[in-house]
Amino acid sequence: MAILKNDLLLRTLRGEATERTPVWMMRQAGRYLPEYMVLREKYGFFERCQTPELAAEITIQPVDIVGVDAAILFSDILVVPQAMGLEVQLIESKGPLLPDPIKTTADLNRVRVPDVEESLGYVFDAIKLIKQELNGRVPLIGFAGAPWTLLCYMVQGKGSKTFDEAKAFCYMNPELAHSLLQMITDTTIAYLKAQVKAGADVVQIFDSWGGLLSPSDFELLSLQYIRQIVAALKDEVPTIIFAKGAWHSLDSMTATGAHGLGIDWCIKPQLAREFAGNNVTLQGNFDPARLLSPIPEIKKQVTSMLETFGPGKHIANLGHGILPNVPVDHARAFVDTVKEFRHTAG
Ligand SMILES: Cc1c2[nH]c(c1CCC(=O)O)Cc1[nH]c(c(CCC(=O)O)c1C)Cc1[nH]c(c(CCC(=O)O)c1C)Cc1[nH]c(c(C)c1CCC(=O)O)C2
Repeated sequence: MAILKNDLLLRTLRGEATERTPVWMMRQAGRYLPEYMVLREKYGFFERCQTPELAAEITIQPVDIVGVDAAILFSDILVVPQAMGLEVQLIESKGPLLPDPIKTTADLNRVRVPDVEESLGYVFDAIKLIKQELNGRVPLIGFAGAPWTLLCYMVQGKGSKTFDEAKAFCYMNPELAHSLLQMITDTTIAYLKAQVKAGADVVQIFDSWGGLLSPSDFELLSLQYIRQIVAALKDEVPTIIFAKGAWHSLDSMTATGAHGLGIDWCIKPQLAREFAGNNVTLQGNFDPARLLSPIPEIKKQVTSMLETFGPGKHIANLGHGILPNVPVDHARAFVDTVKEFRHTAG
């Protein structure tokens, strides 16, 4: 496999000093890119995920077009519930729909811990192809959803602001909930290990709905499972936990041994650093909607963000996924501002 020419992300995750801050954007492969929209017209969402040539092309688009320091695999967190036996649809402009969500013991009996090589082999084929085509330009980030966030969709059956049905399920049927969370965890460990074997250089765990839980429920329903995943992976590749809104548990997230922690824009970087301690890299935390500002304002705010984080142990990113209505030159301004910035010595 080609030697990495740009390993800023990996060195920053290992806590090493680098010449500048690395930058990528969550959901960087997607709808704000006209080149993505061309492929979206022609192929269905899961067809794009399941065809290695298409997944590879979409993964590499933001590297070519906006110049990010890392590629992230084009796929979705919901391919795991699919592989576990649930039907998952993506409805245009509405989001995910799981027509037969899990509500009862009988429903739980429909899901299984699959052989990932068999059911998700297309992901590993895509990773191998991406690594070939990247040819060492930048590292490749693999990913999976956190068990709690996947449970939210598997039980609620669709997107929600509160995921109250998923919560009710957990609070009314804790045994069922924990069996499901453990099955998702076991699948995810095998899935991420196979991503690494295929060539992923880093893995990120997306807990988009971790912040809906109280600190004690976050430990109970989310972090204890994330901890198992990090423990299984961290000696193979650097791991990043992004638990949106769960700033109250940054200390416990550091204690998992993860190399990086994602933070959103609702916490000051200094406070996140105090909570997380000095032995972990922080990733974030630009408000995605701020990319809708005029370019000079974006440059000013990105510079201020970089100054606030200070040198080292920081990966510049958004605090959540890029919005579909962001102009490409605004995304590029974000990336370029990070690449041009240098911390003043001392
Ligand atoms: C919650 C979640 C999902 N998927 C994901 C999360 C966690 C991150 C987050 O909170 O944003 C993760 C994800 N989804 C996608 C990626 C690809 C890699 C990347 O560019 O980051 C990643 C890392 C592609 C996608 N996944 C989806 C699209 C849009 C599909 C399209 O319209 O073409 C893409 C590019 C569809 C999807 N998939 C999901 C939703 C809610 C939706 C619809 C709404 C939306 O688009 O944001 C579930």
